[in-house]
Amino acid sequence: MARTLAVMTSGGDSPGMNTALRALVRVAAVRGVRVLGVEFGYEGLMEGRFRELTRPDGEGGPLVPEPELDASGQLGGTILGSARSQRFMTPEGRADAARRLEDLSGLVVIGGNGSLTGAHLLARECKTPIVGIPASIDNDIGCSASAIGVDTALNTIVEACDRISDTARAHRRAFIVEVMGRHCGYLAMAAAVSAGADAVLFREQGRGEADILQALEDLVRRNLAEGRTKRRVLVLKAEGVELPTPLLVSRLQERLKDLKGVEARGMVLGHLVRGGSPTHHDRMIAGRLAFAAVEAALEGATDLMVGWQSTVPGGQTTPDPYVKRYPLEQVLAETAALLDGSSPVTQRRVRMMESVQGVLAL
Ligand SMILES: Nc1ncnc2c1ncn2[C@@H]1O[C@H](COP(=O)(O)OP(=O)(O)O)[C@@H](O)[C@H]1O
Ligand SMILES: O=P(O)(O)OC[C@H]1O[C@](O)(COP(=O)(O)O)[C@@H](O)[C@@H]1O
Repeated sequence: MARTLAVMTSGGDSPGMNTALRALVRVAAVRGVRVLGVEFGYEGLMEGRFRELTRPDGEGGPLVPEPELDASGQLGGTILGSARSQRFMTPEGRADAARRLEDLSGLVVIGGNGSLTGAHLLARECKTPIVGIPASIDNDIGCSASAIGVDTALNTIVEACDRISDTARAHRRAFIVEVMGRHCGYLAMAAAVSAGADAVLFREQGRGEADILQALEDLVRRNLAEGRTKRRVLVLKAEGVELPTPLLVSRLQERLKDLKGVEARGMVLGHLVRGGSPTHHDRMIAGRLAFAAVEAALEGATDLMVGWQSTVPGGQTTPDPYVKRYPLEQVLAETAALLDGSSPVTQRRVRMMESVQGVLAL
């Protein structure tokens, strides 16, 4: 009997999930492996919402991907749908999920750190091989230098900042642009560098409201005071900084009352940054990780994630020099360290941002 793999997308969607699906189904199909897509993440898995992603090409022909996968590989979002599921977090929910996997050769979970946490628990509670692929715009997943979607999100943010800068320069305005990343400031940090921002605010800095406001006031006064030639101030702010952007802007404006003609404005980019056609880089990562995930699952390897260009020690090499397999337990420990600041990766990011303070003027 032909082997069957299941695949799902879970948690916050990210551009490139569809590319990973397309690649995964192609790789499986050429190996004669049938693929079932699980609709709407763990919620769909518990309900047994499977759909065929492969079919025989004509009467008795070889297995090929369903036609919709081809064009959708270049689209953002996910054709399978995604979800956040409370019920899967209970042992009863996961037991339902495990029952749905009993006759399958493996499950590939494409998602962020929450989805990978769920995959780790499920892998321990069922016999079917479970393999994770990191996909999240936040770049908050351990053992992978980048997750699928990060590059596209950054390109969107930089383009948005460029556009905002056009109008900011026309009016000599200060703009505070908030980007997603509830626990991780990577998007704000990376975009600040490539958009030529004047400052960046992110949770990992651990700064209080008074400190932030004083620094922003100084920044605007220094740059936009009468007689100064600079025409815009751009500040990147990560969602994880507790002070809401509209409040930050109104408090800043209050402090700048005496500065004639100088205005501060805020812009929350929000979900805009999660959509859009994936970049080349995200498509390439998606393709190569999907390939490695199929290989791992078909070998019967389980409770692991395939990571991209990781510098984290350990992990198992694959024929692709940029891709390694890591046990999910290690991935989750690394992820926790990334978020609580104890990871050398986070410390390096924060150090780097501090070292460019002279350039980013805060
Ligand atoms: N600790 C956990 N135990 C079991 N399942 C979890 C756990 N954390 C997350 N999940 C599952 O993964 C889903 C997606 O996680 P979430 O954090 O929302 O998104 P992401 O995968 O993008 O980080 C959750 O809705 C839940 O079903
Ligand atoms: O779409 P939702 O449910 O509002 O979630 C928003 C969150 O999802 C993200 O876009 C992605 O986070 P996850 O990868 O953890 O799902 C965060 O940056 C953001 O805070």
